[in-house]
Amino acid sequence: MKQTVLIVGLGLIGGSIAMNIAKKEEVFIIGIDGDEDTLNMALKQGVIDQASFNFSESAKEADICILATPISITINYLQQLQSIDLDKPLLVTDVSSVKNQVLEAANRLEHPLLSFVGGHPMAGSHKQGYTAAKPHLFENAIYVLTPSVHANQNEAERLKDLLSETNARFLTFTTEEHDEMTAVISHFPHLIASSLVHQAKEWQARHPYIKHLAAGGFKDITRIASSNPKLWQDIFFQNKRLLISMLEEWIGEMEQVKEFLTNGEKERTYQYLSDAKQYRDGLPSKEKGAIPAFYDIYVDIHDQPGAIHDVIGILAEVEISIKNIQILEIREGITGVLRISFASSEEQNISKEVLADHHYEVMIQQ
Ligand SMILES: NC(=O)c1ccc[n+]([C@@H]2O[C@H](COP(=O)([O-])OP(=O)(O)OC[C@H]3O[C@@H](n4cnc5c(N)ncnc54)[C@H](O)[C@@H]3O)[C@@H](O)[C@H]2O)c1
Ligand SMILES: O=C(O)C(=O)C[C@]1(C(=O)O)C=C[C@@H](O)C=C1
Repeated sequence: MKQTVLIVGLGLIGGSIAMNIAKKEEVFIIGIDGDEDTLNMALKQGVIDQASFNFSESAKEADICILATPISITINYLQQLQSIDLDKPLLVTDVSSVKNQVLEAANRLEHPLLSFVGGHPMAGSHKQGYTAAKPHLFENAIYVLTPSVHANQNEAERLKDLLSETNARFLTFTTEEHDEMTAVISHFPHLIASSLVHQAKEWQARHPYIKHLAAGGFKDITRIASSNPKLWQDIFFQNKRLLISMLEEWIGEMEQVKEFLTNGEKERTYQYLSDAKQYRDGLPSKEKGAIPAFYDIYVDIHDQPGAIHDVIGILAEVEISIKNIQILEIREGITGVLRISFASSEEQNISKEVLADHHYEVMIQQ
């Protein structure tokens, strides 16, 4: 039976989800977005079947509703649902990065026809909007579900089925578990990334060349500081309590590191770095959203004209599509490294083989 799915917010996440749901034949997608250009693009590309400007009316038509707006706006839509005069069951989900206030709002819903299962795909980007959306965004990523009091296993299964084309892997957690874990591996790191950028900016006045020296390390660790500040302001305040307590913990830890250096404690400094390396090296690398975000290969190249062109040409010959390419380090006369990202492990493996056949040294980092 054909299901009607309402997607509110067709930006990076909502747009990417819509592109996957649109692959299913038995689904009719209604899209709502505050930005008219976004709606027009999604409609023109056939990602949605109908554009709507009326949430209440569309919610009444829908069987499933996905709220993919900034968190405070998602809460607002949830509150509106209470007063809609539904005449058939509506399963609602969201994609918010922080769950506590969303679930509080969802648990307060008392409409007998409404059920809510929270959702959070653990993959994304520093980019925003529909133009950044892509269907493979969630491939192999963890997709967290946080059921409300108004949901049963059956509803979670319906949601997984609807999102099956994303190729994400679903895990269920309580709101508290979710918010604590994401504070540690997403929200707090974001805060630190922004602080590192501020520090570089402060030093810029003294060293005008600092910008040009920023190489792989600084760029890797601060990429997320380029994200949409409005979205992250929302995330920080939604998870404020945990962020404050983590900041206190971190300041304490930095005080300790400062003492190691002040007191010349080389062994403890080594141990600190070595423990971090061991844990970091043990992170699962095949999960997207974890690290790396794509399927990467590292190719040694020499600083000679046409080197990058040659590598790209070899991959083009076997019709491999490159998702991202980055020069990690290349200095005059010295070997540099090209990081090339693919959307699937199959493309990653083929690329490694085909470049090795052309005598390139290729590595897949575990
Ligand atoms: N960016 C990430 O990496 C990421 C990852 C996972 C989850 N999330 C969550 O996804 C949600 C959306 O984030 P995003 O990155 O897709 O942002 P985005 O800015 O790319 O998209 C948000 C969309 O919502 C639309 N919108 C804003 N206000 C609206 C309103 N009142 N009514 C209808 N549409 C409205 C915008 O026009 C935009 O198209 C957030 O709750 C965020 O926490 C983000
Ligand atoms: O890859 C990125 O740019 C992201 O910031 C994605 C990221 C994260 O890993 O922290 C950001 C927010 C989300 O809620 C989930 C994923």
